[in-house]
Amino acid sequence: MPATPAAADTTETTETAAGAAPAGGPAVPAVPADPAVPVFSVRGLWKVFGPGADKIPGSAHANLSARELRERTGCTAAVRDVSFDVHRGEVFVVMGLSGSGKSTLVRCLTRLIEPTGGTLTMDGEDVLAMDRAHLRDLRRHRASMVFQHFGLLPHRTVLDNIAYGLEIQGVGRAERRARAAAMVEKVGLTGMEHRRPGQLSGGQQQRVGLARALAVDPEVLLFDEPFSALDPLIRRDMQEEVIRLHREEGRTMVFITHDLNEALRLGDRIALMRDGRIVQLGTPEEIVSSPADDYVRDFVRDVPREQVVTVRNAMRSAEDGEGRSGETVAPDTTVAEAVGTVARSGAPVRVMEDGRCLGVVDAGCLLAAIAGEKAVAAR
Ligand SMILES: Nc1ncnc2c1ncn2[C@@H]1O[C@H](COP(=O)(O)OP(=O)(O)OP(=O)(O)O)[C@@H](O)[C@H]1O
Repeated sequence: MPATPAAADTTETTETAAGAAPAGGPAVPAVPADPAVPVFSVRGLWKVFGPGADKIPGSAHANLSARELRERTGCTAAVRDVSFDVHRGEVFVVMGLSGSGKSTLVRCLTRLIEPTGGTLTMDGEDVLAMDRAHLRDLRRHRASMVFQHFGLLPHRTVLDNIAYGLEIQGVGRAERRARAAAMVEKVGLTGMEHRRPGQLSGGQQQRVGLARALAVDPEVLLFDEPFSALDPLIRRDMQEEVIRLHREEGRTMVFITHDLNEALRLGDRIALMRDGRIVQLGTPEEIVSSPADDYVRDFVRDVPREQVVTVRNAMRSAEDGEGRSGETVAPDTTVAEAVGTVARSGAPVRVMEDGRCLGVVDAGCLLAAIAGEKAVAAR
């Protein structure tokens, strides 16, 4: 799907998440969000493109394959009956092959694309009931989008590009330049403030895009394949940057990618999409160690399991005093990380949580986990 939001759909607004509309609109509610309420809560969401789209959800056509639906109705169901929550502070990855519906789904979250059916809340507020002013406010202050093609303004300096979202919000010049300058440092662009985008590498341009999204201090950052145009080394750099920012700030992030390694590296949870549906939603470890079906199994076949599976899922029960002494590891230690400890200790290593021994791992357990076999029941 094109990376700029204006090209996709007649129902799509022309305003980007950074905000292309004139300043104004309602003030941001100052009430802090309740940590127990999901940032986004999505139930039975549909997006159908084509003639009579709104008649498809709930109809006899709803379960047709993509091809049959197109042939019989001329419609494409880009998102089909999707339900999930995005929890506060998590990195929620939407992954799937090209055309599986990732971009459409994420654009529905802020109604850059209008959903055809279902319900959608942000911080418990009904997004589908919001009027234009309220929606604009949501996109300017609460949910910033970072696109693959940066969307930078070519004649403005790095600093002014970063300050752009604040300008749209109506923030005064001195304050927005000060906030933009702080973001320059945060994303590692110090010394480049006065360059124009054309004088930057792709990775540096993406840092400007990231800084611009961060400058408005949104509650959630939405990334649409932001790094897919970057070469592998710079891409890795940018992934590290996102991980670092997330660690430092704990900001909620929704991240689209078609790259499994990127999804596994960044995601606290991953929603794996196929033909508009979520075929599995889980932690990287759940997806790799318990694929929901053959499609997912095929998807994760080449993943180095030892780097994803943790000892919590590789351990066995402690026997005959094994739980009382010896080396220890935490339950979220990966199998790869535990190999050294097990090799050094020459004895089963205890998996400890809050002073309690949950089980033990030895060489056999670790090898079984790498081979994809289930651990012997522990605890
Ligand atoms: N404006 C539109 N009109 C008709 N069909 C559309 C439109 N936008 C997207 N689609 C279709 O919806 C489906 C999902 O598209 P979408 O762009 O969401 O997938 P994606 O997983 O993000 O793909 P990619 O990784 O290639 O960007 C595709 O079949 C696409 O052709």
